[in-house]
Amino acid sequence: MTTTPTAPASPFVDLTRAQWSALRERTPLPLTAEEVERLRGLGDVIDLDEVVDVYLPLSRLLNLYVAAHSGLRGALNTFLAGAAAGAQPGTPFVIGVAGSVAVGKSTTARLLQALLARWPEHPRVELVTTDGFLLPNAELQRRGLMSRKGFPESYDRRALTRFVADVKSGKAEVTAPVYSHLIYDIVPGELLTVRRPDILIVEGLNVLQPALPGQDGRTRIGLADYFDFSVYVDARTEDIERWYLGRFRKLRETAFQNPDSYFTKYTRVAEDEAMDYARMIWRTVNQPNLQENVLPTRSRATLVLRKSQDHKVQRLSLRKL
Ligand SMILES: Nc1ncnc2c1ncn2[C@@H]1O[C@H](COP(=O)(O)OP(=O)(O)O)[C@@H](O)[C@H]1O
Ligand SMILES: CC(C)(COP(=O)(O)O)[C@@H](O)C(=O)NCCC(=O)O
Repeated sequence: MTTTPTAPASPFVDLTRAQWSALRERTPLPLTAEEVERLRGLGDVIDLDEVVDVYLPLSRLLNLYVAAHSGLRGALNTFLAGAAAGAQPGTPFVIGVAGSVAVGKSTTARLLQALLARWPEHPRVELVTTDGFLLPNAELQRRGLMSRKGFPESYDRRALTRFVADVKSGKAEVTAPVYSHLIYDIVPGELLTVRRPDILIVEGLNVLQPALPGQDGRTRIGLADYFDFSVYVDARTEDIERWYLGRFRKLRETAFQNPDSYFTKYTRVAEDEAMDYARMIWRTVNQPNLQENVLPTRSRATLVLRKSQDHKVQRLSLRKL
């Protein structure tokens, strides 16, 4: 007797783009093609079809999760009703967005922010990128970490975790430092203030990293422990490298032309030389960081969006509950 091989058990439900897009139901499209264009990152390919097929079902799923989360809060408050502390007010629903440099995380995060803010139940959606918690260049230089920018040790991880913990605790006002790609450094004196949003999106390379053990060897609370949902934006490493190089070439024609740009020197050398530099940065910094630190966190996400070579999401894996 022959037996049909069964797929190995997995904590995820795997869906094709077509299966996923059918789950949109009646979620309306609240963005115009022009608005989508404005949210699109340099080099990313995203259009209304992508928003309708991929992001509207995700917006619907997240709306259901946020509602379920307030239901749970009701359960907690029923339980706490007799306690001295009494019922607790709600705290923001926190979403992490992870993935490699140049995979298009920021477009995903900005689209989610715009779509989620159109739901009347949660209009206040704030977005914070973790680059604000990179150590300033002077400190990276002091620690010999200038060529490790984006690796976990290049961040002030304690301040980043504190920031999300404060937001999640319901603190009225929480501030974060700001990073500029133009000067390639933290902007001195600039702060971003988050005031009790309904939803906080935290986007960055390492947001799903588990916490390092403390000096006493004990496990600490990590950033991801505060997430109510997380998305990992995934693609083949060869595709991401091509997107990184393509974006560098475009930035050389645009942002790098600004004389204040850290990379302006690459507009004054031949394109081949500039691209050799970009390839070197990819091979020695961003690719090793992807392999060693970012990719190993993929299976910690609630949802994995798998892009094909044209940047379109073709497969999705959603964590079972
Ligand atoms: N050197 C740079 N100068 C200006 N903008 C940049 C530079 N590098 C990256 N960016 C922009 O910063 C944003 C974040 O990029 P990145 O961290 O690679 O994440 P992702 O591509 O996954 O969104 C993107 O919108 C990208 O276009
Ligand atoms: C600023 C970044 C580390 C990304 O930071 P994130 O917001 O993911 O924390 C990255 O975009 C970067 O600039 N990496 C350094 C190597 C490079 O120039 O590509």
